[in-house]
Amino acid sequence: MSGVNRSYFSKRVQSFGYAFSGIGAFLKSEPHARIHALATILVIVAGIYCHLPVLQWILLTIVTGLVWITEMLNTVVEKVMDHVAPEYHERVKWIKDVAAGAVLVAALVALITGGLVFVPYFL
Ligand SMILES: Nc1ncnc2c1ncn2[C@@H]1O[C@H](COP(=O)(O)OP(=O)(O)OP(=O)(O)O)[C@@H](O)[C@H]1O
Repeated sequence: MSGVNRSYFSKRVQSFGYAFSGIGAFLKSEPHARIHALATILVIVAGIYCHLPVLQWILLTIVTGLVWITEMLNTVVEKVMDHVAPEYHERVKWIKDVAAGAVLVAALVALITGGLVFVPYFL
């Protein structure tokens, strides 16, 4: 393997390291993240208990991922805005409210999907 390729792969590995440490930082600093982690564990336990078919696991994986991604990006938006514009501003309010709205949409989608998947098993 050439030196160029080696440095390319070592940079990719390093980027994965930064990404994993970002997930760790999110879990460590944000109480919301720990609630999501708990909810995710509960969904996995319930899925195993109900012997869900693969398609339902896929649906739950997608909606759970959607909630994690929107929550992480919403947190990033909040941190960026607090850093660049810590004072009260109507435009900051709009940005933060819309970012929070994205999390709400994802949470509702997850709730509806989770209900449609699990309710028949528990009826
Ligand atoms: N600088 C600001 N200017 C205008 N409105 C703000 C500002 N900071 C916060 N807000 C308002 O307060 C709401 C909550 O913002 P905040 O950054 O505290 O998020 P949060 O959801 O409480 O986050 P966390 O609980 O993670 O701290 C925003 O959605 C927005 O309506």
